Amino acid sequence: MTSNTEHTKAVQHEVPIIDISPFVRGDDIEAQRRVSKELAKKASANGCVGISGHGISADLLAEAFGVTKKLFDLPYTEKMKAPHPNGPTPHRGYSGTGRERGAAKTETEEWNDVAKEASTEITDYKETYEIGSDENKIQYNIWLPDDVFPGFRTFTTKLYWEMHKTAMSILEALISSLDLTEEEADNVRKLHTGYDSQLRLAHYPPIPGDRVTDPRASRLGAHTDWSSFTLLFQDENGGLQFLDRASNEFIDAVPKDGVLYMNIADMFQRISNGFYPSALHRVIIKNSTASRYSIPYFVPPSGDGLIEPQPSRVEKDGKRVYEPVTFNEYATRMFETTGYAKQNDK
Ligand SMILES: O=C(O)CCC(=O)C(=O)O
Ligand SMILES: [Fe+2]
Repeated sequence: MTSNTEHTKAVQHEVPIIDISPFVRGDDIEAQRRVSKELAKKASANGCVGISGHGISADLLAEAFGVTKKLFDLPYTEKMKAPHPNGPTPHRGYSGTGRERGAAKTETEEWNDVAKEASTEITDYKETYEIGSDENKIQYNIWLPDDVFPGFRTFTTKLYWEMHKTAMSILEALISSLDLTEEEADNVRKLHTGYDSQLRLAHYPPIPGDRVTDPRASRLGAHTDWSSFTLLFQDENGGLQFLDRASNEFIDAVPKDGVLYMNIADMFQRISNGFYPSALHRVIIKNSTASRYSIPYFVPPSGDGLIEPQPSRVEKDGKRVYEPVTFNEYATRMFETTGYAKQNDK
């Protein structure tokens, strides 16, 4: 297998869907092998795949979207009782619309002119609430006082750890798909303990009339995620799109019952020596009068762990595509690029 930068890939017109249940159940080794082969084939094209059989129940998901809506329905002054700080750390708590510009990072990358054009001057329009594990003392949680939203902390903590379980099943499938040695597989597992992940509740409000006609208006500009990989649930409004690298066109991640979308992010691109590309994605406006909600779960490696192409992959590819880096170094660089504006809007 050659590195990602060298293979020619067939055009994908839609995001492929894979049933991951053999890894969630952890029983049938033959079925797991089949799934990991399918994953290698389908997700190596664009770094994205829809996943069914992920183990998150429909009831839990319905409650998660109910809680998300209730959170963002609170008055701004109440949400601001858990404000995200005016700096990158901890990346936790509530951020009002207009604070983050994911696409700012894309504009600095040279590799893809179409993506660059798609992201230039795009302004995001969303509000978010970030949640981590209470064990993480650097990225410590910023909770709303319990009387502002009784039960919010308990529920979102449960959701965080349920999504972690799914994330670990997906990590096993990714590890298996790369054919790593046992030692490499263990190293990659140890980088993902669960304490560093980030659950995001996101609300994309209806777009005000004067913005709808602005060609630069978007819900979220094109970007890649920084972590290892991301799981994402979205509501029925849709709008999430991934770049198909063969055609240079964005394809819809169509909302489907029982399907989450998984995308490879910058760290796993490096770990896999580019076999899995970090997926370029964005959220376009499908229905400007509707609120859109989504729930991404970012799975970064531990901040000081060494992120490097795994030696067996380098050997197969005949060259090492990426230099070693720690996630902390990388994230610092990224925050310098995207900036983090002060809270000043509603
Ligand atoms: O809301 C979505 O569908 C995408 C969110 C996303 O890409 C992000 O938060 O990084
Ligand atoms: Fe993203």
